[in-house]
Amino acid sequence: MTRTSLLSSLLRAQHQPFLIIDAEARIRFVNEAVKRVFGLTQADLAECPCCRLDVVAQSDCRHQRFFRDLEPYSETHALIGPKGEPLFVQIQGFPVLDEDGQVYLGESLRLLKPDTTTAGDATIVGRSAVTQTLIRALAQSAVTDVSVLLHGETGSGKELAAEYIHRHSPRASGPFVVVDCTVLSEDLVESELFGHVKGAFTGAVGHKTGLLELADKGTLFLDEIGDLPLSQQPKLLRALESGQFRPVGSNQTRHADVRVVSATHQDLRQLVQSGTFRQDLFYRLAVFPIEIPPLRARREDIPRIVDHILQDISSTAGREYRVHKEAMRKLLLYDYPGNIRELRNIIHLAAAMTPNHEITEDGIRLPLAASTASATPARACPTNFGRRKTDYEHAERLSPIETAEADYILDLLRQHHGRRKDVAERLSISERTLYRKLKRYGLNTPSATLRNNAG
Ligand SMILES: Nc1ncnc2c1ncn2[C@@H]1O[C@H](COP(=O)(O)OP(=O)(O)OP(=O)(O)O)[C@@H](O)[C@H]1O
Repeated sequence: MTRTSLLSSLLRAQHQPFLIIDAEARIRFVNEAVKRVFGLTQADLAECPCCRLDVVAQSDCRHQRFFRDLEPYSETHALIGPKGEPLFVQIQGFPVLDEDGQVYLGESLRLLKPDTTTAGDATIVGRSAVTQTLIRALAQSAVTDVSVLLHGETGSGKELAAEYIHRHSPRASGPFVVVDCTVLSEDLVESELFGHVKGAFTGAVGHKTGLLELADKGTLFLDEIGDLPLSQQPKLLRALESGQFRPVGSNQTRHADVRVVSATHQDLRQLVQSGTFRQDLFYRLAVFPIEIPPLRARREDIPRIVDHILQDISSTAGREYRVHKEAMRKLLLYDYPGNIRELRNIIHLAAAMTPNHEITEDGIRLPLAASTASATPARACPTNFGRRKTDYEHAERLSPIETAEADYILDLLRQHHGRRKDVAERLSISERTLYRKLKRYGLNTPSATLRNNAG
């Protein structure tokens, strides 16, 4: 029997995911179960550095340690699942010999709990590279217990991301408590966060447990943290630093063990500079900052998200909806200042209006101002159409869809630092076609791109 066939038969005998790693700490062979659980094949992993699957890079690599002392081990680790989510696994490592007596490391991986990617409502739809990077960052943050600060435009999925972190964290069985800081006036902050005792102030007719205490052993999600009144920020900071607080009107100190995830659409650093947000609180909250990209930066995800939304609608309505090709094209070209929430609203409206089961181009109603300049989108108005970036050459001759396409191309040019080949690839068109479009939209000179960038 050759060395490969001996190791292969060992792999085949394993029902759990099983890897064979060589003394250079590179993955040499994997069995079928690795594909089932991690979505990766032998070809994906061949010669990969051993810790490729680990969520958090190990400072002391268990594989290298094994080849130093050849001691079998049994450890729990978080590895990255097929959608970038963390999977908690029990790993057993032990020596495996081939025909020539060469030592390899055999690793058997046992899942500790089922794949929870879609646990609760925290399903992040999308497979674009941008979304994969986002999911990976969320998964990495989930397995640590540090404070996460999510930054992104309105409707881009900050709350969903916070819930995703919670559901994939070791605190998943604890509560996920959402605090909307936009509705916390100065008077309310303390009693909402820390609670109050009966008679603490006029109207305090009974005892009230604060949100911090309700989130004990779970996650406290502070939404729109930039809106927390400055005067109340030191109190929150103190409570987060010490885990201790006092309900209003009480002289008893209480304790809560919470993990904090906060979110904002504002630039908190700028708020710190302008003196409306405390620097110490900022550093306490932003240990693990994560940017949630706007939908227009991950347009490839739109068809899948539309599908997901339609599945929801179809199961409630009890009838199947379809989106016509031209309608999808229209959806792909729009800019979505209100992001995924806005896309959701557009699809819901289209489904409600369609006389049959097919959503047509006409059924996709975009805001009237879709091709004109307006203000930056406001949080409270997710369906308003935001600022157009561009005043294209011959703009008066362009239809709204062409303007949207020009916007999209301009975005891609920015993302790819002006590399037309890459942009053409992203659009699945030839460079020649791209060149024609650039010419038509007046984007074919560096100065035009610069002018539009400034817009
Ligand atoms: N990747 C995604 N896949 C599927 N649905 C999504 C995705 N991202 C967001 N959504 C949905 O879009 C809607 C808006 O998301 P969410 O409330 O998380 O945004 P937000 O950034 O917290 O908004 P706001 O800034 O207004 O608080 C929700 O219905 C959410 O479930």
